[in-house]
Amino acid sequence: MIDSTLAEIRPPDSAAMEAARALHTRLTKPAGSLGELEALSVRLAGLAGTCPPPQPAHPAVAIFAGDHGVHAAGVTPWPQEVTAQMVANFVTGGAVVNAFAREVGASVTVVDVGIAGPLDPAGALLQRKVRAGTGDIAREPAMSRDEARAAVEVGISVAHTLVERGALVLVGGDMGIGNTTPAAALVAAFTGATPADATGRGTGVDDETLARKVAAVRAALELRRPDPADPLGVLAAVGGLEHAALCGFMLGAAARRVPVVVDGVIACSGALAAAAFAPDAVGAMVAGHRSVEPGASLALAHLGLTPLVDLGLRLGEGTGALLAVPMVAAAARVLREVATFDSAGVAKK
Ligand SMILES: O=C(O)c1ccc[n+]([C@@H]2O[C@H](COP(=O)([O-])O)[C@@H](O)[C@H]2O)c1
Ligand SMILES: Cc1cc2nc[nH]c2cc1C
Repeated sequence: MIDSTLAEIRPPDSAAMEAARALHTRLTKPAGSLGELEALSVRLAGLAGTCPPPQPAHPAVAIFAGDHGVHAAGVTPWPQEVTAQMVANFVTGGAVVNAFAREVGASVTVVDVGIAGPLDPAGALLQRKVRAGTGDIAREPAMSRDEARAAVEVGISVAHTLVERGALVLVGGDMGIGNTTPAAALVAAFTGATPADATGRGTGVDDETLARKVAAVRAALELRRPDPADPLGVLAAVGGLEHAALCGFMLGAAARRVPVVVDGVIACSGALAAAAFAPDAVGAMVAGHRSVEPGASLALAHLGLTPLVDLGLRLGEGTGALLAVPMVAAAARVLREVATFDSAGVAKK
């Protein structure tokens, strides 16, 4: 299923992008006055292959949850059970992601792709567990290639399901205590950044914990020496189940030519893997925000994406990306609704 998805991913439509650029010069505003939103609207037209592009309505956030063997290396102060407990919170609507989703009118889908413990949440949870947490990347591979493939395919199929249900813009979120450590390892593997540069404070860890994180990332990379040209191998060696699922989610969105808003460092690390599978998948990605986590900025620079929101967020769950959804919709709406100088009778300079 990965191969058939990759085969569907195409470059942006240059004629639609040219039409969007030309339309921008005729709309009743000084040329360039909408800054990054103009570039975004052109990208949306290129992705859809039409100008104006479809209005990115019915946003849908999918939160992929998993646990991490590297938790045993002391990389986070939070107990591993918080992953399952927060998933229960997502399902009952009590987390920040639920509040933000209600604010922007997004549906919320929670996916267990790799939680370690048992789960007993009330309500809607997609049970897609590939394995009960990863191996400790500081000592062993995170997972097998087959498991990495299965997790990527979970993400692809969730993206396709949400699009079939009518979503015209997707948001990928994550939950996983310890998951900023494999995210840093993925960023280092794909961008060539050093472990020290790619690793940050996650939930807000102290200096000793940060030093253990950097050591774990360094050990993982030295042990496995992942090849960035083999994204499945990188995900299996030093990644995480939710990172792999987010990679698939972005590939699935790109295959359906639907924009996917990228959240913080975990989503960004999945985006790097998706781009390694299919460089044209970047055409479907919109950088929702700039997470505080340094790996996020390294990843966005590597992908050539400019984040829409920069509020010092470092929560994950898809929260920063959800805040950007109205901006994505606004960018598309400009091409659809704004009058031209001719039609509105506004004089040109
Ligand atoms: O999205 C981000 O950039 C981000 C930055 C820091 C922390 N997080 C979230 O915090 C958790 C991982 O933090 P940690 O310190 O346990 O590695 C995980 O559930 C993430 O969703 C997320
Ligand atoms: C409480 C809590 C909520 C989160 N949401 C995403 N990551 C998280 C990590 C913690 C610790």
